[in-house]
Amino acid sequence: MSDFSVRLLRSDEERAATDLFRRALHVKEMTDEEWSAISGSRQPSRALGAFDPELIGTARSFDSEVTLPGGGTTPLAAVSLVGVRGDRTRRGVLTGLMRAQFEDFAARGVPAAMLHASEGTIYGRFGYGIAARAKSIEIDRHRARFRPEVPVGGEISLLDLESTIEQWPSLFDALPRIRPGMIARSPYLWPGYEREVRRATTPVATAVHRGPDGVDGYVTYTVERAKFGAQSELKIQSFHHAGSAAFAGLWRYLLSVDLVDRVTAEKRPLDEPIELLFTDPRHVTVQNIQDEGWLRLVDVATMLDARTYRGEVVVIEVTDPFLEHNSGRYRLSGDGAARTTEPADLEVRADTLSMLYLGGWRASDLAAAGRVRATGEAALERADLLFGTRVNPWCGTFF
Ligand SMILES: CC(=O)SCCNC(=O)CCNC(=O)[C@H](O)C(C)(C)COP(=O)(O)OP(=O)(O)OC[C@H]1O[C@@H](n2cnc3c(N)ncnc32)[C@H](O)[C@@H]1OP(=O)(O)O
Repeated sequence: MSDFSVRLLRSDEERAATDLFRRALHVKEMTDEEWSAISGSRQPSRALGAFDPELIGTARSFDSEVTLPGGGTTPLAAVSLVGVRGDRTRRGVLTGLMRAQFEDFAARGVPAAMLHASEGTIYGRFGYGIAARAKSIEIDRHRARFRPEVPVGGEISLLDLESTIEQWPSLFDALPRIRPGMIARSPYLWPGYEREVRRATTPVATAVHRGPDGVDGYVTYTVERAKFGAQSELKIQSFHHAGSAAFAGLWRYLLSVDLVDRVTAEKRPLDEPIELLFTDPRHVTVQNIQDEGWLRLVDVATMLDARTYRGEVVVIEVTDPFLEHNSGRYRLSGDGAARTTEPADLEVRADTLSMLYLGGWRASDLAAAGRVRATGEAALERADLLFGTRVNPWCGTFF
């Protein structure tokens, strides 16, 4: 490990840190205008810098909260803008930043952290695991026909770009976060989203769905066509809803938009039944499945006790090389979770526990891949039921 120290950045150092992050991702530095456009996007006292004595690395977070299996919520640190200067990589700088971040989260009583990873090999060693995955889909709009039993949905009204920007926070906040892994949107996130939609080269529209009790869903999209006569694509930017009427009503609207050949959506929940809306499910193709939310249980005991479980008792032995105090045995049941000395049914590392935690993977599948060790099939069957959730986890917010 090279000689460097990690500390909180002063506000006058944050632009240099943002530029460092952007260069690390091969993105141009911000102009003065771009920097001032996102001045509201930085939560004070959440950006770390590594110095040797020059600034050589950075990592940031936002305060949020996450929905857990069972419907409860817990504070969460949403980690982003992680980067190390190109001439200082592979010397332990990220490791130092991760350690300092976890110490800060623990000191503030934040038991979990989440991030979206630029590469799949970086964060497992720090105890992050793929807790939520997502699919990107494409619909052949000319051939897709709704099945007759699909709900007709409620009323749709359209917002233009300015109204979208103005109403986005209240639209999102008013909807229930219906899946484990969904997070509250910090006010610091909206300026970045605004910047993104303002850069769109075609009109941005939001369709708002109203059911009997008021607004219960919205979808923001653009329609892009390379040139006159070329295929045009309706691209969904964000789609949130509170239930099946809004889900079906918004899809009905999207498929009714004129001058569109295909409809695409990225990072949708894995089990969202879009293809089941249509007479021929093959008119919806899954383009890819990707990791979405990477979760870290910073305080394993607190997090294990915060979610609900189904079925019989399972004792797990957790090994957490990066945050040693989490290592140990935990007894999980419908009554909650507590440390125990009973013999373990399963052995997992901290990153694999993160994968199990929101119900995104079955223990038996993780065991097949060698990531879970179990005393036998019966223990795995109990663990599958215990961690299982009614719907798949999904973060649904990019940060
Ligand atoms: C949430 C987000 O913001 S995601 C964005 C992350 N940032 C980027 O992708 C920008 C480009 N990359 C970078 O800035 C850096 O390479 C980082 C931040 C990914 C890694 O920083 P480093 O300081 O090099 O990491 P560090 O030296 O602490 O590495 C620790 C270990 O992880 C390994 N590692 C780190 N990054 C990678 C990687 N991208 N691929 C494979 N292994 C990696 C190292 O080899 C090292 O392994 P070891 O302990 O066995 O020796």
